[in-house]
Amino acid sequence: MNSSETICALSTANGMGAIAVIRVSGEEAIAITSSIFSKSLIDAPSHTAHFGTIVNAEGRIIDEVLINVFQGKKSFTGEPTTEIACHGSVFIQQQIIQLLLENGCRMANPGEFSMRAFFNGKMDLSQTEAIADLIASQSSKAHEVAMQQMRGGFSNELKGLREELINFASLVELELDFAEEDVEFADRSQLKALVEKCLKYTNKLASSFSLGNAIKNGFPVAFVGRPNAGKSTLLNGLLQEERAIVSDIPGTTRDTIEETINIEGVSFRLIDTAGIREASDEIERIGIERTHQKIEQANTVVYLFDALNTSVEEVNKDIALLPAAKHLLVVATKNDKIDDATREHITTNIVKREGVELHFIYGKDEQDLEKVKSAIYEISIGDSFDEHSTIVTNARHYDNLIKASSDLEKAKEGLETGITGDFVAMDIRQALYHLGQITGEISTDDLLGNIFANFCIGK
Ligand SMILES: Nc1nc2c(c(=O)[nH]1)N(C=O)[C@@H](CNc1ccc(C(=O)N[C@@H](CCC(=O)O)C(=O)O)cc1)CN2
Ligand SMILES: Nc1nc2c(ncn2[C@@H]2O[C@H](COP(=O)(O)OP(=O)(O)OP(=O)(O)O)[C@@H](O)[C@H]2O)c(=O)[nH]1
Ligand SMILES: [K+]
Ligand SMILES: [Mg+2]
Repeated sequence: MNSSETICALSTANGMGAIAVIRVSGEEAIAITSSIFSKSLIDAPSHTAHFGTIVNAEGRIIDEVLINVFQGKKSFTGEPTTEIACHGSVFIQQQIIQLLLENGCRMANPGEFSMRAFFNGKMDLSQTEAIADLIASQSSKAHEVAMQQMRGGFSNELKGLREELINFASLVELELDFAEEDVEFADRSQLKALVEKCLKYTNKLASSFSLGNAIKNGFPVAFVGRPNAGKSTLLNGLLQEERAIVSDIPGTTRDTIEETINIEGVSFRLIDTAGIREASDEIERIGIERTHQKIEQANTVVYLFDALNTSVEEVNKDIALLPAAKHLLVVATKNDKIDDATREHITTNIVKREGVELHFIYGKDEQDLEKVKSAIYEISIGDSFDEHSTIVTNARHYDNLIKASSDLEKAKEGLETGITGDFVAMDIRQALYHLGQITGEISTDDLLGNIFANFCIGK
């Protein structure tokens, strides 16, 4: 990357739209933009908008535009920037970009504007990554978590901890220079308390990742059960659309069907599966195998059974076979077909797992569907938002947190067993390295290349 070059790119979506924005950033941004504009912007105050025309080399007016000017370091990228808002024609966009290129710009790489913001100290790495999450966010919660991270979220806290750790590591290292004199600059009990505080923090952050990851990508919820249990009926009811084929023929659903719904601002990926039984043909066998895979991948399993035609023994047998680690919801369908005695019999004889709820539903009843929605939300998320004020959604951050935790654990052990300072210092330096990778105090070209390559052009 060469940050002395002035870059340009279309920052709005490709294709149609009433207005398009072309962004120009770099030392020459304002001069280059002025050279294709009907007015000079060189002395324009920062954060002002200017109306005029873009004219090509032959003097042809390409468009009437509005240009925003950002002077000095006062911009998103931390460089002189202009934003040309033109009409959304692809031809106009191409002409303007062409003119910018002819006058000294080059095309920006994906994420290069954000990369410059990072290098110019406008944001740290985790904040920059949050922008990509923000752009991709499709639910209220995903938006909230990305926004919190973009606005500093845990990077400020991490920075504070890093500074404290750096101070201590330096003191311990200083002792090494005075090895013969046997001095202790770093108070060991204070150091241990600090390491424990950091450890608690990194562990807490790391433990929020399963929630964070699901918020970002949607909670996978698998609907499973015997054929004709009413899985597809429930899926359709929740989606309010005839998405899956429903019939009284057992084995109707052969492949898995996946659709997203939003419950209380959180995305859930509902997965309807093939009913589990002894397969009668090869295709059904493959479908059932897929059901098992989906159960593995799911966060929450909704086990459905036909309350009229399934015995409690069969139900208990099925439930016992479901993986214990999953959140589980048990749903008895065809509640419209059973009497109080049957309901009573099922309720008392079902072997419930701890915390597992049983709901009776008629798959087409509005209220029952609302009940199932709330239950899915509760069982998948409950009050985990309250437990985690800061939520990690990024696998790269999670990875580094786990590594930092393990380094800190070693440092703690070392302090407890009175190991020599150089080892303790080494473990702390390792932890610092991993924490620094999250915020980008420590970064390599490879790492940055990977992160920014996933951005869209113009961002
Ligand atoms: N037109 C436009 N809209 C946009 C952006 C943009 O770059 N351009 N953004 C891009 O993502 C987001 C807003 N983010 C921005 C962040 C900083 C600055 C900026 O000018 N910062 C200066 C001045 C700050 C101030 O006055 O307080 C600075 O940091 O010095 C502008 C936009 C969303 N909307
Ligand atoms: N009365 C009543 N019928 C239901 C209810 N839920 C489902 N059905 C009926 O039960 C039959 C099977 O429903 P499906 O939704 O296809 O069942 P499934 O579990 O998806 O079945 P497979 O895909 O074959 O495994 C259909 O005829 C539905 O109309 C319910 O709550 N009450
Ligand atoms: K069916
Ligand atoms: Mg089905």
